[in-house]
Amino acid sequence: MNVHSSVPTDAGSRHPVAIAGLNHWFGEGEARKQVIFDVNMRIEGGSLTILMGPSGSGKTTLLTLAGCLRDVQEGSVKMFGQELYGASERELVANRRRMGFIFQAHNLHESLTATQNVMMGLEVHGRDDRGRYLEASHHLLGLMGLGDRFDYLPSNLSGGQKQRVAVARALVGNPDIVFADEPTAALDKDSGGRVIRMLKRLGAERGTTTVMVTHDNRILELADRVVTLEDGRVVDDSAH
Ligand SMILES: Nc1ncnc2c1ncn2[C@@H]1O[C@H](COP(=O)(O)OP(=O)(O)OP(=O)(O)O)[C@@H](O)[C@H]1O
Repeated sequence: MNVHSSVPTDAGSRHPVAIAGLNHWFGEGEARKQVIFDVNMRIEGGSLTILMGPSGSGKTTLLTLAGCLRDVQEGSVKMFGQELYGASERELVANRRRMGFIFQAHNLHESLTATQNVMMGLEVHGRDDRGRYLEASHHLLGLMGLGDRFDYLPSNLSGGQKQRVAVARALVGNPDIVFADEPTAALDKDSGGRVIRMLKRLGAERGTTTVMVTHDNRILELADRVVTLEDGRVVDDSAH
């Protein structure tokens, strides 16, 4: 069953992400396997939501479906009130501009400096304002404790520093929503705390919404909501 037409329109601002009746499969034929089962979830604007669960429970799959990085096969995912299934490329691009992504594999360009990597986070906005981009990139790197590393190449940065550059890149475009997959895995306690405090601050000051996959127990107490998945199903959903 598909539920696209039966889900009431969401204004999009109160719930930047609204998921209903979501199912997902991987593989073809005999190997076809369902990995997400009837997930329903509305994410409050400005909140920090954590997706938890054992390895293979479907956290990353759910995050990438919610973040428009994977095609919806069955069910409804609305981003800012816009149904992703059947959305035009133009609509998807407009939505992506409102999102920031932080992944465990930080995917920095090795030939670009820290500052240039962060500026890449602004290029998608398509405006040509290098001066402002540079200023914004330096500001974010400073907030991430990298004020003395602007011109370093990734090969001269530690794993934790690279991860913080990736966080700065995700946030520099002032996204409305941030999707993060294990953003603190490579970070020590101080750096991890800095990243989470930054996301919380953006939530409070700008209404930025964060959806994060993590195994990091230190973050749980900072979350507004913790959703636990097991075998592709939501087994616990608790507000903090
Ligand atoms: N591209 C893919 N092709 C086939 N199966 C996949 C693919 N990606 C994920 N899976 C399977 O889907 C299920 C859910 O995977 P997913 O990566 O979403 O889990 P996870 O909870 O994020 O795990 P982890 O904590 O280990 O990252 C697993 O059984 C996994 O093997």
